[in-house]
Amino acid sequence: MATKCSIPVIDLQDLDSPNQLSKLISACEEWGCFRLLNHHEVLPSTLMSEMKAVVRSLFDLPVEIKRQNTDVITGSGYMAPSAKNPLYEALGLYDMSSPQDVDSFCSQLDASPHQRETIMRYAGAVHDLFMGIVGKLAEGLGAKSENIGFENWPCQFRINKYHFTPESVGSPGVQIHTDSGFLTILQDDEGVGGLEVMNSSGEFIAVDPWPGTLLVNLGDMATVWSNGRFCNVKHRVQCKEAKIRVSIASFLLGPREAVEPLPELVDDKHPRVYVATTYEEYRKLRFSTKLQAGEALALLYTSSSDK
Ligand SMILES: O=C(O)CCC(=O)C(=O)O
Ligand SMILES: [Fe+2]
Repeated sequence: MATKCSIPVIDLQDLDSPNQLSKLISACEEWGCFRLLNHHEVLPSTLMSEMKAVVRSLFDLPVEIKRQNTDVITGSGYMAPSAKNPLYEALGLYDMSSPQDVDSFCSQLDASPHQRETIMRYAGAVHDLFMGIVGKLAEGLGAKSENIGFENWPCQFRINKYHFTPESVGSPGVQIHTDSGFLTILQDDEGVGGLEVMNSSGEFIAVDPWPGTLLVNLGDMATVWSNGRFCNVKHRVQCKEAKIRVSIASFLLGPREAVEPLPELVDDKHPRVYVATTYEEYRKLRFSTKLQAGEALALLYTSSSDK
């Protein structure tokens, strides 16, 4: 049973104030997630609703069409409901910051001009939002963001549909995991809950729907980059009610080259915790070890790290 208590709330428009910026950093350290409000200058709520309507219509396509959405990297394309995960279905693409990738995703699904245009606009807006948030994370940690090159990091995109039924109430829609990348922007369902995040005491906290806002999660790469300061939030989706649930997840994965702890965060008091890795190597490590809830990070400890 998830405990009732709220996750931190961050106001994007107020992030120029030192108070809100330190609230952002605390949210990342203590929770590894937060609700984001007032992002409408970058990602308006009209675009969010239009995109949700497009996403619902993509899931209504015949299965032969959905199967054309093939993987670019493992798990990036269509995932039909399976024996292991009978309630869950997903479509996606590897890099929404690449217009060619977005274009081929749309072509695979025979998208109409309206669908294509909405997906393109959404991809652009989410990318801009990522850049705004990571810039603030770097600033809040005292890092020089201009040297980091976030704008070239690939952004995976996945839309999720949960076929919840009366029989499935109480069973998992998605098992406990952390996101392997750096940052996730989740447009959750407007009315159907089920997402739960783990707090620092190891309790699951229900993330109730809050239409017109977004949920931001930090993943394993953010923990490496922050030298262990940022929490990679563990989360899962549980079936709470017999209704279809639809969410849109965008993942800023990490640099194409090596990711390693920010030099600004390593000193005598804070020895370096992780060796350098690339996101691709780390993703393979998670797959091969089947460690999906952040445990694979322990395989990146430096020899001197006793964490
Ligand atoms: O559907 C959700 O609310 C969460 C999905 C999720 O955790 C993921 O796609 O990694
Ligand atoms: Fe996730």
